[in-house]
Amino acid sequence: MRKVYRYLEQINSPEDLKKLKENEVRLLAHDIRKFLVQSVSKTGGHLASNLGVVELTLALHTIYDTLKDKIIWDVGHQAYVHKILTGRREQFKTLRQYKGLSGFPKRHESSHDHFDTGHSSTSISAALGLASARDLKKEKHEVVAVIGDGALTGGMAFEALNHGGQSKKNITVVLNDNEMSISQNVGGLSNYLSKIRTAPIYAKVKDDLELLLGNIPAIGKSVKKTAEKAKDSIKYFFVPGILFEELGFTYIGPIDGHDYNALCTAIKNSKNIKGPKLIHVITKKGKGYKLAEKSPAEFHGVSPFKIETGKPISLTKNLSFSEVAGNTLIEAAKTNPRIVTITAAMPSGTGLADFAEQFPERFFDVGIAEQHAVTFAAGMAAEGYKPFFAVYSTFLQRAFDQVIHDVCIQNLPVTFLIDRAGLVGNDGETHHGVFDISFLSCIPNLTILAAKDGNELQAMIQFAEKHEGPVAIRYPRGTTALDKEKSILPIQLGKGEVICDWGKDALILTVGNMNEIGVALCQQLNNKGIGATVINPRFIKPIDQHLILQHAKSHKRIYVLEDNAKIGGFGEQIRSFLNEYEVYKPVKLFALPDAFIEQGNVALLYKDCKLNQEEIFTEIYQDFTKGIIGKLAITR
Ligand SMILES: Cc1ncc(C[n+]2csc(CCOP(=O)(O)OP(=O)(O)O)c2C)c(N)n1
Ligand SMILES: CC(=O)[C@@H](O)[C@H](O)COP(=O)(O)O
Ligand SMILES: [Mg+2]
Repeated sequence: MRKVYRYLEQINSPEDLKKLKENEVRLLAHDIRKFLVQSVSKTGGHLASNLGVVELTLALHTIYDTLKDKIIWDVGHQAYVHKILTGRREQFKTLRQYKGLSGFPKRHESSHDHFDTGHSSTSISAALGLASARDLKKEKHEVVAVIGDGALTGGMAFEALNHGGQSKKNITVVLNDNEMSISQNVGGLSNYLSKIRTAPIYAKVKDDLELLLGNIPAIGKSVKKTAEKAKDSIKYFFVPGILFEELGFTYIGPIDGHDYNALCTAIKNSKNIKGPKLIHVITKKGKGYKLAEKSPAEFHGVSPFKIETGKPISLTKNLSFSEVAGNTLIEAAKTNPRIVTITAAMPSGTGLADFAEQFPERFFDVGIAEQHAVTFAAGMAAEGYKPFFAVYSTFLQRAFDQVIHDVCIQNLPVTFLIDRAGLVGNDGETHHGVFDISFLSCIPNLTILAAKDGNELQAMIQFAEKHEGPVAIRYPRGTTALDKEKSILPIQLGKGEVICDWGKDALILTVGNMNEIGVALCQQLNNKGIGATVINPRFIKPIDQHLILQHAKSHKRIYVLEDNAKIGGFGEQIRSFLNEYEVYKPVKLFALPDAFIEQGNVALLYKDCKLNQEEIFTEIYQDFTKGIIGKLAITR
């Protein structure tokens, strides 16, 4: 049988790579790209970033022994090639699926993975930690952080560079510069890198200078000092990477990231340099797949697609919650000049891309810098603006202190549009948005809402526009019905709504999009003779005390459904609230367990967590029938 991937099929471990000749490595790179496109087109995943790092990963694996040497992949979305080379190619059929191969490095998955990632800008800090431990243990191995130009815009990366340069630890930072974050990269550092890229001649000037100084043989001490000084001043004008040099890193580059030989040479040479060094590598995101090269942002993270057209296999007509948020803000901004929007490097994901086009001066992409984004928003709010910071729930975790210290203590009218709340699916434990209710509910002054659908999200954004203090609105990943004909009454502070009122047995409180399950349960229970009322509380904080108290008193049992961790979630707040008011009714919480939830299809994950309609129905039904069944058993 003809081999589909002639060279790739010879690679079962990085050792096999080392046996290949130079031209065979080039053919292997071609095979890998073909495999990536074929495989990710079926499973979905992060495509463009991986296509860009094929030669770089091959070179890293040629020079380092990753069972011993430790490579940390920043974000980790670009580690597919590393996984392919380290014996995981066969598992790509299961990429990002339930119980399948993770889309990020995982220590439990392979001894070639040395640090778990998923959130951006952690790699240099982790590398420094690993290197410091190595030195204390007197071990000998290399520690390497591979970080993208986007990830380098994150505060943690700067903090680590600051520490790393001074620590003089032997670490290598490989800066993979493709001029892209998910979208076009932004910021001063990005401009600086672009200057280096466009002036490669500088590299030669630096080499020549050093050669010249090295070659002056019997140079007197003072002459040498003066020459060194001159070199230093000239360096400011000519030497690329002076910023990194001044921070204490030896700068190597820029290197063509698709030239395997040049990469191997640079990495090999860097091993002979003591202390922290940074290898600046220039790559093309999406390399080798024309459509991805042309639109790298579209192919950053993809669902299954047709290779010929690049179009997703399943198309939906519905808008995503993110799009509803973005469109609502566009409408609001037309009449309210105080509205500004902010993203931390996620203009498309958060639905702000169109806003950015229509109001470029009132849109701010601050880079992967969630902490900065929050305080930046606070600054604008202090000057009378109405900032909306759209951010994934999981990434807002980064900015907990800024939400408290810079926004809420000053009661500033910043709105957090918390996208991707609840389980997100294939990205797994690093990306599920299941802690926001817990970590935000304890913050004074913050009003928190959860939207059940697109119409409600619209109304909530309109509420936030008028509200005087800080607001957080959470909504899930995915699409939503948006009924243009339906207009809901303006949302009132702290007021929930009764969705269906079919009896006084079960009171079901549903957070956000759990409402859909609540309504279905109401019907299902009714069919079995159990009368239920469903309340959409709308506000996680302040809770609608009157509505909830009144219904809790009149119902036999209370149930809370939420796609947040049980600990610190809405259900626990309801329990303690009812307790305070001496309503001693059974309150059962259907929420996420005290565990990190793995990756997989969202429906499957909710089922696993017993947070799907079937499981919840069975439990509620049993609550109401176990007494009866018990009695029947006794009578018999
Ligand atoms: C804290 C945090 N914010 C946002 C993201 C979402 N995110 C994932 S990859 C990425 C862009 C990374 O760009 P870069 O590091 O240059 O890698 P490239 O994809 O270009 O290879 C972003 C914004 C994240 N993973 N972590
Ligand atoms: C790696 C990363 O953090 C992002 O690329 C993330 O996977 C995007 O998720 P969405 O697909 O939900 O936008
Ligand atoms: Mg990049």
